[in-house]
Amino acid sequence: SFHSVSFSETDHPKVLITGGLGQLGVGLAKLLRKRFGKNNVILSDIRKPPSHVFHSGPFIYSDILDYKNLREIVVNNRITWLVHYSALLSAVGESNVALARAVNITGLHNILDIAAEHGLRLFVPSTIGAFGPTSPRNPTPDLCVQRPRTIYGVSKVHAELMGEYYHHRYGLDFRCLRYPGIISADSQPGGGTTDYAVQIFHDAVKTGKFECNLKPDTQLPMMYIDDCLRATLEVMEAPAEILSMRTYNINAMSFTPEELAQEVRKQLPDLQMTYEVDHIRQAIADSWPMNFDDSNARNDWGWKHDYDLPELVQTMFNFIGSESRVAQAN
Ligand SMILES: NC(=O)c1ccc[n+]([C@@H]2O[C@H](COP(=O)([O-])OP(=O)(O)OC[C@H]3O[C@@H](n4cnc5c(N)ncnc54)[C@H](O)[C@@H]3O)[C@@H](O)[C@H]2O)c1
Ligand SMILES: C[C@@H](O)[C@H](N)C(=O)O
Repeated sequence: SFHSVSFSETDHPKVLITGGLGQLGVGLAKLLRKRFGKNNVILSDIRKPPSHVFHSGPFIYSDILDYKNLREIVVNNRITWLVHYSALLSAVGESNVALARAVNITGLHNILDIAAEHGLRLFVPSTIGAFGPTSPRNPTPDLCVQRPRTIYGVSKVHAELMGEYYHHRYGLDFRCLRYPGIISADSQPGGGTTDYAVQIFHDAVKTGKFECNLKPDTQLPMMYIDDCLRATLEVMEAPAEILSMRTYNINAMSFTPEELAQEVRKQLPDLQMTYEVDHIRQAIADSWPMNFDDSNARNDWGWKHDYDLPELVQTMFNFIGSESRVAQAN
């Protein structure tokens, strides 16, 4: 029913997306622009946008470590919703802990203060990585032990707790979803443990081979990007009174590299899969949920995923296949 709400010109939110040039931001901007109008959604990042992104709607430079710059953007553009996507993901975070701590923790403090100061609705994604080896892994509920062993996970637990604290203490309209590993065809992941589940499609189409950096039986929760972005819009539009919590697990499917390869072979029977385990990524994956319990999201605000494994694989092949046909024709 959220989809049927229509906004008049004046009550459209004015949205700022930080870290918008990563795997998820461009797709989210597209979805939100369709809903709220092109000029009501501003993408920002510290990187230079590719020309198709630059020409598809407003883009500005924003470093979340620069508080004054953030405040100027929020004030000058009369921002009402902030989607905070900037982060260093799990694997890159482990290779640069100081930067991950600055971006994921100090940056988040700037975002919380700006959002509280200007009465913004704030979305911050968390992750399956906010759980650790002492959490129940199969399934992992919303409320349980959270002792992650990565700087990424620690920073995301911190974000969940700080957002909820600002909500209770200052009335900040903080909303948070714990995303599974997200799979997308037209954007590249930014250095996470679940990246293999995107790379397999590109390598399979290009070379017929894939070398996986996780063990064949490593089971992790995953989701197709369209489901993830729709969930984000839905929780942002949900009336506050139906949210019994401010941080929810969301899920779609769980699979292992071996199970993904089997599904891929239905499209490409000759796929050759080999394993060269990356011990850092494997240790991270072994400490994460295998299945995610998202019953609170389903009960409270009607979360429902559209893509299971077969639809995901079919959709990825349709997209990547059509891209490679266009590339060959050129
Ligand atoms: N992709 C996933 O599978 C996944 C799963 C769970 C949660 N999430 C969360 O969703 C969010 C978006 O993820 P993503 O996959 O698009 O990440 P990504 O790594 O692809 O992109 C992150 C972006 O943040 C930007 N950034 C880095 N430092 C910055 C700074 N100082 N100021 C402003 N921007 C800066 C980077 O340039 C990059 O474009 C992240 O918070 C991530 O933790 C993602
Ligand atoms: C799971 C998620 O947070 C991200 N894709 C990572 O692997 O780090």
